Amino acid sequence: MLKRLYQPPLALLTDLYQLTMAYGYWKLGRANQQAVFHLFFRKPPFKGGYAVTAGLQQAIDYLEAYRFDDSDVTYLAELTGNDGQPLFEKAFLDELRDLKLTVDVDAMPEGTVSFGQEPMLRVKGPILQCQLLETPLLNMINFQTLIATKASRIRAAAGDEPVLEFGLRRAQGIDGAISASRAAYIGGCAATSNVLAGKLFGIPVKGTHAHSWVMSFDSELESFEKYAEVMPNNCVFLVDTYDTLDGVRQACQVGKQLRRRGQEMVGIRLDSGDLAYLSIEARKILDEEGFPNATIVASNDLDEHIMESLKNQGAKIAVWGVGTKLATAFDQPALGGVYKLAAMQREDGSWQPKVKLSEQAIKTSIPGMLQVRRYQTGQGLIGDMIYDETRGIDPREIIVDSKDTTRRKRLAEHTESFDLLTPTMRDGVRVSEIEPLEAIRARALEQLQLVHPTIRRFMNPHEYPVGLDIGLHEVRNRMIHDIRGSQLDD
Ligand SMILES: Nc1ncnc2c1ncn2[C@@H]1O[C@H](COP(=O)(O)OP(=O)(O)OP(=O)(O)O)[C@@H](O)[C@H]1O
Ligand SMILES: O=P(O)(O)OC[C@H]1O[C@H](OP(=O)(O)OP(=O)(O)O)[C@H](O)[C@@H]1O
Ligand SMILES: O=C(O)c1cccnc1
Repeated sequence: MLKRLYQPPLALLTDLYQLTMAYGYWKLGRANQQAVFHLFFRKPPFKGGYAVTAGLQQAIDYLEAYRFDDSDVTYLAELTGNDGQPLFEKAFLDELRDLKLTVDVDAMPEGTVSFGQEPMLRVKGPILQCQLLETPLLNMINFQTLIATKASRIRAAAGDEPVLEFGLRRAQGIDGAISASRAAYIGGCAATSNVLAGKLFGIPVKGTHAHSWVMSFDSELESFEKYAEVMPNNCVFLVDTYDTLDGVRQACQVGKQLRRRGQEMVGIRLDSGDLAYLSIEARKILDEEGFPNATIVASNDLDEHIMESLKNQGAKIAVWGVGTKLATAFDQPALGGVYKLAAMQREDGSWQPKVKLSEQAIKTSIPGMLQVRRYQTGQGLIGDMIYDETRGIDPREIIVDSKDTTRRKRLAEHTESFDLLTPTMRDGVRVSEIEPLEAIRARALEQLQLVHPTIRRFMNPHEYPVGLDIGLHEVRNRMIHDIRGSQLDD
């Protein structure tokens, strides 16, 4: 069922300019020239120090089903240019209709903790195909990575207490909500209120009740009693419809009735007011009334910063319901992931690295067929090296910061190291296992533990060492000098 969401013919889910370039490559007889593109972000989101990768599963589902059907081709045949003539020749459109992807994809498994500049995904194949895939791959991976990262921050603020994702009603449309629920679970949420996401992905679903339930009865007490009658095994009473602390007392009254019938009230939910004060006072009432195990759930425009502050204020919140600010990544609604050409194959089969210059150092691209080697000890991550697989790692095993080349780090003494980009598709066919969501979530949690707390902190985090293999750095420098030098010669 999940697959069906991403597997109708969705090849037109791309920007028109990908098709104009694809047409150009075809027209010039270059469509099948082999190319390498990398998908990466430059800076982690939320002014943070890391990201949690997500979205690969849907991206591969999409690629597996990639095709232009008759209606797509008919639509493209109707597009015209300035002169009213068709944009695309029929022979090109016929090729699109017959197109079967033959790309190789290497990617970081979902749930991998990733950092700026390093490829999360690499696509190798005919340039026409690689180009067409830029937009949909960015669409799927940017968003889920953003939400998984946000969720990991919110989970970090909650500490050991569970976070329930409540974002469906405020998320960006249907897929925005479904993808957000999935990514939020990868990032560490314990459950979602989104029942479809529960069914599609096997995410635990949880829910309380709304103010409308309370308001639909003549009194709050009656509403709790009736809820206890119909839902005796899931009683979290929303106590703030009229007077919060009165509401807590009424919940206790109904909790006692429930107990006499052999059931236990799960807890209460606070959804307004000063959540620190009210949770402390509510805790006192619950304890005094004989409900020390009753849980206090809190919701109301929470995010990691408010949660951190509430904890510092000694709030007695045991479960956090977080919706809008999680599912919409409220403070940074887009991850600026990009997809850049980095190498082209020559006629003799060798690879020619390609670089794009920029006035902004961070935007000068990294050429080559890139791989990421992670160095770590049992205690934690030490640094990531971006290297060119066709050249291998320079024996000096030094990384050079691409933004400030005077910053270098020797990684050789750290013996545990492994490549992060793993074979995912070969010749257009999935070669990696479809991972259970639980395994992906566990990877994220485990890897986050290996990231130094100074890199995970919300405020001005330490920068994790990511650099270019010194050999790659030297090649890149020469390429930049050659281009800049030839500009001077002109
Ligand atoms: N003790 C606290 N410290 C910091 N932030 C808090 C505290 N208590 C609540 N908040 C947060 O402050 C904001 C309160 O917003 P607001 O004043 O609109 O809530 P409210 O009084 O409950 O009103 P509404 O009924 O419109 O939600 C929410 O984001 C909430 O999570
Ligand atoms: O605050 P969020 O993090 O988005 O969590 C979800 C919110 O959705 C519900 O509110 P509702 O839709 O009834 O709106 P309201 O609380 O603003 O009245 C619930 O009571 C939460 O407050
Ligand atoms: O179950 C809840 O309490 C819930 C679900 C969605 C949004 N707000 C609250």
